[in-house]
Amino acid sequence: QTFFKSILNAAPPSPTKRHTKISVIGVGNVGMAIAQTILTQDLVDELALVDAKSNKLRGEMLDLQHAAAFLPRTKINASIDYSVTSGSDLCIITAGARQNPGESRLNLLQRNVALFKSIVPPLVKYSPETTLLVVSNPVDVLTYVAWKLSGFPANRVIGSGTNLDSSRFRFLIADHLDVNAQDVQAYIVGEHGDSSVALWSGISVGGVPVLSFLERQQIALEKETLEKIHQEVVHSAYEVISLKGYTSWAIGYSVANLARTILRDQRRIHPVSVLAKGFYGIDGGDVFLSLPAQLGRSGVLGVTNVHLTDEEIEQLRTSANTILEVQSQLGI
Ligand SMILES: NC(=O)c1ccc[n+]([C@@H]2O[C@H](COP(=O)([O-])OP(=O)(O)OC[C@H]3O[C@@H](n4cnc5c(N)ncnc54)[C@H](O)[C@@H]3O)[C@@H](O)[C@H]2O)c1
Ligand SMILES: O=C1N[C@](c2ccsc2)(c2cccc(Nc3ccc(F)cc3)n2)CC(O)=C1Sc1ccccc1Cl
Repeated sequence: QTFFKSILNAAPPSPTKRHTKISVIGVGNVGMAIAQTILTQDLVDELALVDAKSNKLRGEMLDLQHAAAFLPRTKINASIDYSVTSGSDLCIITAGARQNPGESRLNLLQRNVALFKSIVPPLVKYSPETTLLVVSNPVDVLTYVAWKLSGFPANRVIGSGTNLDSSRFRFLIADHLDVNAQDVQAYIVGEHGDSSVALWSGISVGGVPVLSFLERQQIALEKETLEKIHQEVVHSAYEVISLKGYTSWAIGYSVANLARTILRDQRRIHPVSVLAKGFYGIDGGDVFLSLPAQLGRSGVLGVTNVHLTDEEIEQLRTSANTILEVQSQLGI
């Protein structure tokens, strides 16, 4: 006798419900925070995990599976064999070597490029129609590396870029103004990390440009206050690292938010790392930088032509030239 009497002639599953699948490569602090958020938010039918450490991989898979009683039903697989990623709609790459004490960023980059040469080709082999979402650092250069190694059109290779920078920026502005961060629209663009560019003109609260909002609320928020908030975005990254040794929750939620927009074809605009050649006079070569981009099931649907001041454009071009110089030494 089966455990329960099956319903004879049960209707087949709805043909219109398309099976969705995400693969996460790298099950470290970042990869597992992303995986956990994807499960909690019921974003996919299937989640595949890949890492180089098989014991850690199996341990993380089992630990997630044991939460099944509290989560929407999602098939969770894990393997060091990339065939487990077959048919992925989205492949999120968080695999990366840790920066050794005193190691130069270029040396770290060269180690991560070597990793990508072993990661990207099998992902492409098993999911030729997937979109690649790169999180590993240095994220703008590694997104370029993933694009070159994949042979994909640029719309299907995205870097998380300044998505985390912008979410920290929104939190800090919201905290300063005592409003909900979901009602704060604010973009940081350009190079992820220390050299990012905050777009002051684009900051709005509930659709009201921040400057006029402040006049109505009689809150003084001069330019230097905004600059201090941008500096705090950078400082807070170092503070979190000094306090807990890594970052996970904010990057986990911000990348899962990108996955939701892509998988559900939301056509929302996010600050992410895209092929920026041709925008704002960036024409020295193929370089990925963050710009507000519309995302959907096919990846990047378009890049907004947001107004930038001459100073902001100059900062983008400087970042582009720095990145192009680093890329020229990679031999890719
Ligand atoms: N873009 C951003 O905003 C942002 C924010 C935070 C962290 N990061 C970056 O994300 C990356 C991961 O950070 P983390 O804290 O999770 O690091 P971590 O060391 O905890 O995890 C990295 C994982 O990658 C795995 N790995 C290494 N080589 C591999 C390979 N060849 N194939 C598959 N997996 C492999 C390791 O086994 C490890 O589990 C780092 O590069 C970090 O700088 C980026
Ligand atoms: O929140 C972080 N944590 C990291 C981190 C996570 C685990 S170990 C280090 C971080 C924190 C601080 C600095 C820093 N620098 C860095 C630059 C290039 C690399 F290739 C690797 C690391 N990285 C990785 C990272 O990119 C972030 S966001 C971040 C970093 C610096 C400035 C502004 C922001 Cl919004």
